[in-house]
Amino acid sequence: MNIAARNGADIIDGKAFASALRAKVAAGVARLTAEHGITPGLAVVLVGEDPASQVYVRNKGVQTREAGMASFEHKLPAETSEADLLALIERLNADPDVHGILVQLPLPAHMDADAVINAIDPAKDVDGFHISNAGLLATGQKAMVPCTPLGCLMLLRDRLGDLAGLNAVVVGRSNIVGKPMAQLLLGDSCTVTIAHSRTKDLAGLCRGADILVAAVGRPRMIRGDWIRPGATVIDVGINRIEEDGKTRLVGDVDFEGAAAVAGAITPVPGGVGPMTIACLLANTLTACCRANGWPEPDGLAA
Ligand SMILES: Nc1nc2c(c(=O)[nH]1)N[C@@H](CN(C=O)c1ccc(C(=O)N[C@@H](CCC(=O)O)C(=O)O)cc1)CN2
Ligand SMILES: [Mg+2]
Repeated sequence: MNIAARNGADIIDGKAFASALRAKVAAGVARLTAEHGITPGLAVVLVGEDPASQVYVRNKGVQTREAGMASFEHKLPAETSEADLLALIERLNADPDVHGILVQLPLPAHMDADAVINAIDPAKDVDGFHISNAGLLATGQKAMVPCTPLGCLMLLRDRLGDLAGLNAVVVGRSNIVGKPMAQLLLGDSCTVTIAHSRTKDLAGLCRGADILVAAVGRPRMIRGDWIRPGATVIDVGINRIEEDGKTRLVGDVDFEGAAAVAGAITPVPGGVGPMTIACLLANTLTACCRANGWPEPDGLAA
């Protein structure tokens, strides 16, 4: 890896990578349909009317259909009871046309998100959030892997090749990004540190990172002078801020400052974000292949 200081990082084009991944998924789906007469199906459940979630769910439906898969959308009112949601999940678990199930997060506050996620059949858990999949990933076994960290791993492997021995710092400890990201990097033989809001000398820790993954949900928290020259920076943050009278989307990394020091960096938007839905489609195809005992197309799973 190039660790010399340089002017201007390479920009990692997640949008283009995601588009190529979706094309690979579509080719795999076409082959399954031709060879076995099966169409993989993805059920997406949205509870309530969170505007961002509505956009993500709509995009999931569009991209699922574009890949040649069946999309089943279930939109429930915000006041739906947890019992009714669990009953829907039971039906989807039993439906042979549904190979993947996803409950869009966040859920309304009256619901126990862990109980809901753990009601999904782990083999259909294309978000990889079920405790069985978290445990399989943590023990190095074949799992359904959460989409955002899987997308980050794909971008890192594409950029850096073999990750073995690199120092990786993951800033953020959520169950859906930080923890699985750290497990995936460990699986690729990185030396991994998980940092968070209580970490002492966060800046100093980040300065030791060959790979820095920012997933804290705080706009531009990671400054340019926290970046090791030549490092690869993966920005998972999607923060809407008001600036100069406009709403802007910014990451957890100060892009301008970091791009002057890093070797490569993902932009926001157009970096990690598009990989999330592309990896969801990849996971749905993977789930369909595993459910039927068919070989999985290369390059879709971790
Ligand atoms: N059940 C789940 N809920 C949520 C997940 C998830 O993986 N599973 N992740 C996020 C939301 N999300 C998908 O659900 C998601 C977020 C962002 C993007 C994306 O393409 N972002 C674009 C910018 C889009 C914009 O303008 O807002 C980008 O970064 O370029 C896709 C999917 C939380 N919930
Ligand atoms: Mg809750």
